[in-house]
Amino acid sequence: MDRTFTFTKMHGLGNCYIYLDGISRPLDISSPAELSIRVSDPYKGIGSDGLILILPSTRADVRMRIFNKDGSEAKNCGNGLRCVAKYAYEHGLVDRKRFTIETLSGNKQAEVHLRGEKVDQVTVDMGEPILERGKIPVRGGDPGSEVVREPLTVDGTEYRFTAVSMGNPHALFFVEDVDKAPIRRLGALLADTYPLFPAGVNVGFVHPLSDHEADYRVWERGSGITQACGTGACASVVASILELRIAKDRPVTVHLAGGDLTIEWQSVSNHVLMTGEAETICEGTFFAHDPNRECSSTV
Ligand SMILES: N[C@H](CCC[C@H](N)C(=O)O)C(=O)O
Repeated sequence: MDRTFTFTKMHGLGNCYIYLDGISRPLDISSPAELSIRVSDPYKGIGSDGLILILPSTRADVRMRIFNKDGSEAKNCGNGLRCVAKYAYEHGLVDRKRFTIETLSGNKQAEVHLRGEKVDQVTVDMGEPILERGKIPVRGGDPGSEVVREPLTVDGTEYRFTAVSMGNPHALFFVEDVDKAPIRRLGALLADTYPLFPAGVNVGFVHPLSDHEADYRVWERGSGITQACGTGACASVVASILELRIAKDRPVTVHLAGGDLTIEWQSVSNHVLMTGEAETICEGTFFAHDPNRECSSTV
């Protein structure tokens, strides 16, 4: 039987997802992973970096579940959080500008900033970065140690990376020019099945431009190269501070392919704040044809 889903396509700096509202109406989805693969397909689906479900929560005001293009579920998504916050406020799912969003990596505090009646920018408290090797996770070594400028040799070339989790794992490589970084080579190799990263890893390339500005590009676990990655932008600032390239407690402008985010790692709370845009692209109805349906044939 064909199913239909009312969807909203949104993006944060070009990192776009298909959003299904499971608060305004119940969702009957047997496999969100399978649906993410289908809606993400640019030819047979809608085209996106994945699927995000907006759901009721008993722990926060709303709940976000995020699935990558390959159907894998992630524990956090910065661009997704900003868009969920925009959707929730504009659709009356919440009745105030500051509220909480439940994720698999805990509750995140969001604050929407309006332009007229619409949400223009959103600030999300992304919580504390996770720096312990065993929790990121990165295999080998002392599980309680940090992973800062660790050597990694690939096909005879030595690289160095710093690893940070924002609820999801990131490996950050510092380069002199993000447009010349080996994003396809290292991204394809490391992101999903490389033994060093037992849960996979989002592969980021950072070029610090000053003590308050950096370029960043990313190959995402489960989705490949995207226009932007909010958790990755947070991780890039944390890694820059761990590598003593910039200081804490000051807003850093991170330039991603799709636009800019403002990130700040605050000493007092040890939390990372992220501020940036969230945009609605379109709304529509997705016809999820049953892949097992009998093809009708007339003779
Ligand atoms: N691919 C990521 C999830 C999406 C994160 C990204 N789109 C963001 O905005 O943070 C992972 O598997 O951890």
